Amino acid sequence: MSQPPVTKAMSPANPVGPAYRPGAQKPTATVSTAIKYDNVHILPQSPQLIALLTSVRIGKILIQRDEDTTKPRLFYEKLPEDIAERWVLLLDPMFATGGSATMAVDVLKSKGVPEDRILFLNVIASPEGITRFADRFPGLRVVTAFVDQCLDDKKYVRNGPPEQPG
Ligand SMILES: O=P(O)(O)OC[C@H]1O[C@H](OP(=O)(O)OP(=O)(O)O)[C@H](O)[C@@H]1O
Ligand SMILES: O=c1cc[nH]c(=O)[nH]1
Repeated sequence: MSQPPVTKAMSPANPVGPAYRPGAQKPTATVSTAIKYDNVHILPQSPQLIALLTSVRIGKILIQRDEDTTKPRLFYEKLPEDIAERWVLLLDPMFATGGSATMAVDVLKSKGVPEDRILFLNVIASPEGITRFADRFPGLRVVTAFVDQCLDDKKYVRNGPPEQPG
């Protein structure tokens, strides 16, 4: 399979996408329930596309960041048996210290997934997390929507979603 069209986010000095400016931008999305068919592009239903979509497998890794130490703890993982032969999209909306994502990538690598076949898809990243990740996994690509200014005093991304109870 050829390389997917993604860009490397390798350094906080050269982030991909707009840097987050508090007060100036908020990461919002609007999803309309009223579909205007004129604007919908239906992909051709080629056998190749259907085969691609139905071949996707979902794996799970449960990692929780300890709120006091900020260190991640691995609780559970269940991954496709043939994961070493696949491209992996690693999904987590928040990328703060990078500890949780690093642990997840270590799990994937321990299953034989090469670094350059992992794409980490993320919503808000900290410069600290990106730097740490890029040093440790130079072959791995990160695709993010926002690069925050810096971590706060709890080592949280500053503009993350409000904390949920529970
Ligand atoms: O880059 P890090 O410093 O490791 O922090 C980022 C992690 O923290 C958040 O999860 P958290 O463990 O807080 O779980 P929860 O919010 O789903 O309870 C987030 O979803 C990441 O997994
Ligand atoms: O930035 C972070 C990291 C962990 N948990 C959060 O709620 N925010």
